[in-house]
Amino acid sequence: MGKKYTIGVDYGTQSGRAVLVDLSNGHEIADHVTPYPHHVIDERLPGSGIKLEYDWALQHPDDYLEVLRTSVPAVVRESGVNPEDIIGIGIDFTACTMLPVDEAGEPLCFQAELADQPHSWVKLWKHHAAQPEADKINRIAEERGEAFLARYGGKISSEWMIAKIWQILDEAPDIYEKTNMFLEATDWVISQMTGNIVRNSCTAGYKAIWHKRDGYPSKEYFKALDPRLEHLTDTKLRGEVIPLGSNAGGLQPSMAEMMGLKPGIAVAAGNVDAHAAVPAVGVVTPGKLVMAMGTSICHMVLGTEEKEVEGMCGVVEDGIIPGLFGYEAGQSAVGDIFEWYVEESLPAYVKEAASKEGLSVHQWLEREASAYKPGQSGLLALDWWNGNRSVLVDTDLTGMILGMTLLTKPQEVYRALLEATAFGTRKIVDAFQESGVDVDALYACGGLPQKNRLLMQIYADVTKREIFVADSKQTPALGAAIFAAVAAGKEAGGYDDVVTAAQQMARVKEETFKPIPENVEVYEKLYQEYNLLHDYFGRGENDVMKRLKKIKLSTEAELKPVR
Ligand SMILES: Nc1ncnc2c1ncn2[C@@H]1O[C@H](COP(=O)(O)OP(=O)(O)O)[C@@H](O)[C@H]1O
Ligand SMILES: O=C(CO)[C@@H](O)[C@@H](O)COP(=O)(O)O
Repeated sequence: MGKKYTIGVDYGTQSGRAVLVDLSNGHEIADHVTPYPHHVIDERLPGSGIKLEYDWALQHPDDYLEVLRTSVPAVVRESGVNPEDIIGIGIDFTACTMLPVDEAGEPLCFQAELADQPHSWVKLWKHHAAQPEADKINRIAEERGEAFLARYGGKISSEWMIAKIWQILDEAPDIYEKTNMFLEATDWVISQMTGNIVRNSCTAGYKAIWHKRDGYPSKEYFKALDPRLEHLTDTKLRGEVIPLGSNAGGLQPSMAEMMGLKPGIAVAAGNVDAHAAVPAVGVVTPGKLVMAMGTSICHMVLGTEEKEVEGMCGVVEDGIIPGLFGYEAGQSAVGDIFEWYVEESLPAYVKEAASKEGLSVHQWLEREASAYKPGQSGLLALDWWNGNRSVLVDTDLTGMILGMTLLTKPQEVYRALLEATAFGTRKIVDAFQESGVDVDALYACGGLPQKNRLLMQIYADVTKREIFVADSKQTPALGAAIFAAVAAGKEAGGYDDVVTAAQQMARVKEETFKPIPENVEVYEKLYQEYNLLHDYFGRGENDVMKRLKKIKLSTEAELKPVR
């Protein structure tokens, strides 16, 4: 059998990327990025121009198909590989990114008469407007002593499936009624490729409170939330849940023609971006925490037992690598905070200086900030620009910078923001370690490790652990290609299991980031201060952030009153 290939498609927050991968060694032969034509929809609906409320974030489902129409043919063309030798395709997605579909499996927002209704669109993972529903989900689960809560660090996030569905029911009962099924976007795209609607065990487990042995929470629990939700899991959340690496069905001829692929090739079950990255950096055993570092960070680590970890996003058996418990935690904004600073808060002279030197603003700030020692700026920040996902699980928390003076420089603020995100990661590492889930080393992938060396050194110093960096430009997409190779199977030229596939196809760079002892010492002191602020503002001692948000919402006349 000659060389065989698979395609992995990574659906990020702002764009989708396809890679064509050689199965013998994991080399990415070609890659192509398609920015989403409609971007993140957080102000007005496309077409109708309807204004969205605060904390909303939507996407356009056709943007996902555009990635298949554009990026897949592009990688086939660019690689020169014969489509006969491409034996499978896999995807990974942001999550929980979900949408309501009709009987034909079509998004409700595609129906002209529903297109002006915000709730008919795709809710992106960072849609945070379902916090009131999430609060009730948690309160009622606690009151009833629901065992599932412990598997989600004690709290279900407003980013996840049930809160988003309940928000639709609360605010647009007609859309809820018209919905045949609520799907993760990753499962919807797979259904478009195969003609079958199946749910993948990863998003079902992490985002929709599904358990391999117990299934979904009981009908009584859903009834206690809202009587109209009693039969949700048998109706609008129904459908077979299939394990990662399964073949979700053969590629339909019309889709094969659109993408320039062979009809009938294996289409792997959908997956989550961060989770797909784990085997793609070669992590298939416990003790190695993988950080998918981009606009946000997802932290994944494997274990042999189910442990309770405060504020983790979830622990799911087989949720990342079959045979192991996959743990996930996360920070909802990391690169997004740096982008906010660069776009919204930087003096013009920095932009001019950077452009004079032919550097990006980030590069200029990184160089200038590198000249400082840990602690030298006198600044300390809380990294909650997009709420706190772990360990506090509270999207109503906000960001903060402490220690500013008239002499504070932009590069000092930039460095303080990098450090704040590192402290957030340290908090997560500590939470795992203290609960008996070992974290011996860190593995980094995503856009940030390639872009900012200072950031990576700070993470090593703050977490006191060596960091290995993915040697792949598109790690989640490589992961999706690995799962596609498993879905295709050995007989077709792929692999029988994820561990073998990862051993052949994954790699990290030789150079690593190691903690520098003198930096570690100062950062340990700063981290203790961060911890004090974290608990003071985040654990209820001073709810000023929440009060400010309430005042803000109540003053915005065109918004509904706070629920
Ligand atoms: N040199 C840099 N240093 C730090 N952050 C950067 C730099 N360049 C870009 N970013 C941030 O990286 C983020 C994009 O990360 P990336 O991994 O490419 O995307 P995504 O999260 O969508 O997969 C943006 O939020 C941007 O602000
Ligand atoms: O929440 C998850 C995974 O559980 C991510 O999809 C979400 O944070 C988005 O990740 P990106 O920042 O787009 O890489």
